[in-house]
Amino acid sequence: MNPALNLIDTTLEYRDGDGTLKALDRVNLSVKSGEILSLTGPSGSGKSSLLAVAATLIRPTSGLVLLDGIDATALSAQETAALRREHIGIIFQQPNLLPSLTALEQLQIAAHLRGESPKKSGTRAQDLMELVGLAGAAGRRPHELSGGQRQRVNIARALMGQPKLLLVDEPTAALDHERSAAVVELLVRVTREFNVATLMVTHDTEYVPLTDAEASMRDGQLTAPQAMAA
Ligand SMILES: Nc1ncnc2c1ncn2[C@@H]1O[C@H](COP(=O)(O)OP(=O)(O)OP(=O)(O)O)[C@@H](O)[C@H]1O
Repeated sequence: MNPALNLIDTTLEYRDGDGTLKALDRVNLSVKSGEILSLTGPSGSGKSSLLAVAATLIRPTSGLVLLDGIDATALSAQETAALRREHIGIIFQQPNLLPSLTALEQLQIAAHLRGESPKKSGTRAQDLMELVGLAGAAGRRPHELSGGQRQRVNIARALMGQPKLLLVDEPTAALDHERSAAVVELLVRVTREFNVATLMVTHDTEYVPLTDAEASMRDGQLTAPQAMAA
């Protein structure tokens, strides 16, 4: 079976004055369904660039970006957007929830934008709220939720699209210790339950042992993932 995400010799160059800067330097990485991988590394090492390329938001200068075996770099912009919609859930550091909508509605609008009928998406939205431990808070608006709860809504919303790949950018950056651990534990759980492949950028090395493996970036180069000791 093809890995959900497979980067092959992926290089991303930015213009830097008269020269170029390699934000990604022949990166090779695969993430399989049901696996959660931590991506660590110092500031400026290329983590966000890797997520953006994996999300098909930026096209690499060279190399391949395979999603379930489909090479996104060979597709048109329209085809790429469709592939992204089908395959990828993105969880940013800041949940970016709509202030006037309840937690449940944040999920329903995500489904609506994908063209799903409210009837079909309603049950799934409710199930997801329960899964992330927010069944009792489904009617609350973002300002009535804690930071940890907002991040849970963010995770549930990303799952509404039934993605095969979850790309997560610093999910614990704005949270205290207890809530951070709970959010990473939730990501591990949804990775298993939904058999999704998860790639999580984090600077909190404390939570890395909760995940399956760690790959580290430095100057655009990626180390081979090291499995966590059981
Ligand atoms: N749009 C851009 N144009 C030019 N250079 C860029 C651009 N985006 C990123 N870079 C450069 O590419 C390199 C990698 O940046 P990137 O943001 O991917 O690193 P990072 O590891 O995510 O850093 P941080 O942890 O601070 O977010 C850095 O040297 C950065 O300055």
